[in-house]
Amino acid sequence: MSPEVETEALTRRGLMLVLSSPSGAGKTTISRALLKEDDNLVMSVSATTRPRRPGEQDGKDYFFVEPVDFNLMINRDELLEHAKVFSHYYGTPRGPVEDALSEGQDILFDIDWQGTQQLAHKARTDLVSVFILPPSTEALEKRLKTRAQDPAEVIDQRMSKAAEEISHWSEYDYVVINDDLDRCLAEVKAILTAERVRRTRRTGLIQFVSRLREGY
Ligand SMILES: Nc1ncnc2c1ncn2[C@@H]1O[C@H](COP(=O)(O)OP(=O)(O)OP(=O)(O)O)[C@@H](O)[C@H]1O
Ligand SMILES: Nc1nc2c(ncn2[C@@H]2O[C@H](COP(=O)(O)O)[C@@H](O)[C@H]2O)c(=O)[nH]1
Repeated sequence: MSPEVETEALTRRGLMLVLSSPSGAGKTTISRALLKEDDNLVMSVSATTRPRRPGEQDGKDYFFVEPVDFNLMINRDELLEHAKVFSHYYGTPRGPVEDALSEGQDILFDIDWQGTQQLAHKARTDLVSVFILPPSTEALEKRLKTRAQDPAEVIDQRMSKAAEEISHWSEYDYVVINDDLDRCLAEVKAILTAERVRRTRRTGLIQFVSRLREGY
């Protein structure tokens, strides 16, 4: 950083980067790649009542909870949004999101259209929503099968819900097609870079600009 640029000019509120897609289009893959390369991005770890997949870690991939505990979280207003997806409940714990935003840290969500609508209702100015489309129905099914983490009936259920999830594409700020993963990643990174310098998030600019003007 140039010593002439006061650090106050760089302060800003964090943003909520939401990725949604039909199951298997690549949200988890894209999220992992983004988090690996970006120190100012943290993942929102959801609570869910769905069973743990092989290799998934409690507290890292999800907080795996019983339905009774999920209901308690709702009743205590501990979830920023929640929804029933593919017969299970999923929700975003509120505390880590509020802390990240106020500390100027960006937070990444892998949530469905219902959750995105709730976030848009509660915090539109903090939200940047991206819908990920698969290149084709065949590619989507192949990805779900190749991932090999769900039984055949679960894959069928997810494929049968894909059209419904896709029908919400036009509610999103950006739409990216995950055909070539590197190109898709580059597009999501470009969105994040541009949204970080959006004027309305840059709380430090007011003082910086007024000091700059005093100098003329
Ligand atoms: N561009 C791509 N080309 C080929 N395969 C891909 C691509 N992106 C992701 N995949 C593969 O597709 C499978 C599904 O990806 P992933 O688990 O990231 O999807 P998801 O959207 O997070 O699914 P879910 O909503 O079910 O959690 C994985 O095996 C992943 O490696
Ligand atoms: N509304 C919310 N949707 C969520 C949340 N966490 C995950 N999800 C979505 O659920 C499906 C299935 O996920 P999977 O891990 O079982 O494959 C997928 O579309 C996720 O985006 C959440 O907290 N809220």
